[in-house]
Amino acid sequence: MDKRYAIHPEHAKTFTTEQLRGQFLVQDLFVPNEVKLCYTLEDRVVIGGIYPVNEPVELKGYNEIKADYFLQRREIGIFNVGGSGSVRVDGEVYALNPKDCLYVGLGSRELIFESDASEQPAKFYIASAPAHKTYPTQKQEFKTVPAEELGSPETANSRVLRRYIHEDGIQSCQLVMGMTALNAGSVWNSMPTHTHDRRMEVYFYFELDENARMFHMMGEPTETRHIVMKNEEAVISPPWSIHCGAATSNYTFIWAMAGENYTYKDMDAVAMDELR
Ligand SMILES: O=C[C@H](O)[C@@H](O)CC(=O)C(=O)O
Ligand SMILES: [Zn+2]
Repeated sequence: MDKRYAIHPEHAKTFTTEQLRGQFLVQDLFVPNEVKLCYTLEDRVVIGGIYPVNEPVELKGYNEIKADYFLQRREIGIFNVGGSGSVRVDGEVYALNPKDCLYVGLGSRELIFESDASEQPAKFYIASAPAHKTYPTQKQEFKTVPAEELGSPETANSRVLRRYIHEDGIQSCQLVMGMTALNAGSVWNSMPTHTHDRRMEVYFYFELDENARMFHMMGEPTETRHIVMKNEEAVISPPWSIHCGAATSNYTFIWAMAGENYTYKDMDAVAMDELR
């Protein structure tokens, strides 16, 4: 399990490109038949990739979180970003088609990930946060999740936002998760930008052409920096940081938040004039 510290904004200002990448960028999430995890001390969120190509893969407890099983003190949101597959939770099998999401609450012991076919393996992107009570395990299919149209082609940010785990959807202790898809020709996400000092956030970019690059923006509004990212990489946004980006073609991303509150719309908009 990779580990990242929480970073002070005064420290982040001084980082070189390599230091920024080392602290905030998460690469190589999908290794065949393995679990790859990154534990950030920003709100103690764990993100990761689970890629069962030709055998089932189990998510277990880890010494880093001193847990006998992964969900001993946590909850988890699981998105399938590959071919069809399933997750077995304490003997119950949940089929996950592409872009379906499964939430599993505190206390479930067994989490086994499997692909339906090794020629088109499932890819599971996960985000997990500490939890204080058990909310029921719940699946949200892509085809029935409400879709919200945002932006416009004129401003190159025409996109469709879908909330899966949130106040009016799948219930959780503190995890809020969803997916935003950029329409063809649009490249900007989350612009005008925002911060939310109450919650950290992680963006996981996928469906980005292998030769395309994402220029992800971060930093305090008056001290912006960028990180150049490839397909299927994630980036940690501390609560004080903006998080938005433009890529050289369209893409989809999964956003995950955890922290003080649970209100999706609690965002502090950043005026264009403030940005430096
Ligand atoms: O706090 C909310 C998150 O940053 C995202 O939901 C924003 C987003 O998906 C978008 O504007 O495209
Ligand atoms: Zn945000």
